[in-house]
Amino acid sequence: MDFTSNKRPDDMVRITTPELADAFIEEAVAYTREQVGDGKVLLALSGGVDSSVVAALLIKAIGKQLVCVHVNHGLMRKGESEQVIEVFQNQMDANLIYVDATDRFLDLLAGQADPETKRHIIGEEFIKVFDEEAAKLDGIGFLGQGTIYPDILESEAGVKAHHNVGGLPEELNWELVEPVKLLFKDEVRVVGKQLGLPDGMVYRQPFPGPGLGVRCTGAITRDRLAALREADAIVREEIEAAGLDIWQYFAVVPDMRATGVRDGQRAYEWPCIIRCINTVDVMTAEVPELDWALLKKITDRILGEVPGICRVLYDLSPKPIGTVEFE
Ligand SMILES: Nc1ncnc2c1ncn2[C@@H]1O[C@H](COP(=O)(O)OP(=O)(O)OP(=O)(O)O)[C@@H](O)[C@H]1O
Repeated sequence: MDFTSNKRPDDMVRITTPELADAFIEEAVAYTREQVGDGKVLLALSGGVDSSVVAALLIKAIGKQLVCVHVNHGLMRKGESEQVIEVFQNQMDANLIYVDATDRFLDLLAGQADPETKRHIIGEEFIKVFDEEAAKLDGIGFLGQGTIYPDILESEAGVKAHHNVGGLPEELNWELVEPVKLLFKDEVRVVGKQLGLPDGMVYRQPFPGPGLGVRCTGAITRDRLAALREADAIVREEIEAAGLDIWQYFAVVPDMRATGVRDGQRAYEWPCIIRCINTVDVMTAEVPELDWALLKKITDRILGEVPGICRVLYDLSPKPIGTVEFE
């Protein structure tokens, strides 16, 4: 395989089996060792499939010459940053810099209700935090990236900018290390599994860059964000326990209140919206017909376990007109 090319050879065999994944891993490890020599690679590690697989591959290839930076912006799902630490620091013994930037992000976002402004603040602050961490390090010559083949196809088609973490590479002139850039997502998952990553990471459903920020609609408050994180964990847990194959399933806690009665007292709390969609091409999406007993179980758990939520709703809107995310 030619790791320097941005064009997937027409005759490249799709990686669908552990054997094919092993063969790819062996080639990628050999190429990366040659490319990096005794240099150091920096990688922004979100815990998503792409950057996690690149991290695991680079750990195998160059061990402690890789420095991973994980930024907890306070908008991660329940247990996600903890899993990054557990898998990469504890199990794989990686060089991991964990930055808890929760207060920085949530302070900046306080009172910001406009969705575009929120996205912008999160994106800009992420680059700032990553820049600051990079500036503290000596001798970095390479930037690892979880670019995959659809990113290359989309950037060539002008659909979106090339997959990267911001203005860093151009400024610093680092050479890119993109070992999975010719692979499709399903292949990246097979490789990740073969590298020993847990299923929860390898088969993780797509999660937006701004994290829970776009599901805690309007101006984010810490209490509503905490309620969203708990409710979202319950939705995921129950749908996974039911063994359903759904593309995306999550909770949204909008910036509004409704009345309820809790322990004989009037409660004025948030509703929680369950959002589930199935899609083939992400351009259109359908809402699966969830079993009533399952919806009731999720509802009972959220109402019983999550402080601040007094109603549970199921979003029936297909895309179009409704988008997958609320903001
Ligand atoms: N919280 C974070 N901490 C560290 N790096 C991050 C974080 N969020 C995003 N990144 C970096 O930015 C890249 C692009 O993020 P994006 O949210 O678009 O995810 P993606 O394209 O699905 O990739 P991944 O599967 O790795 O999350 C990630 O691959 C990762 O390198």
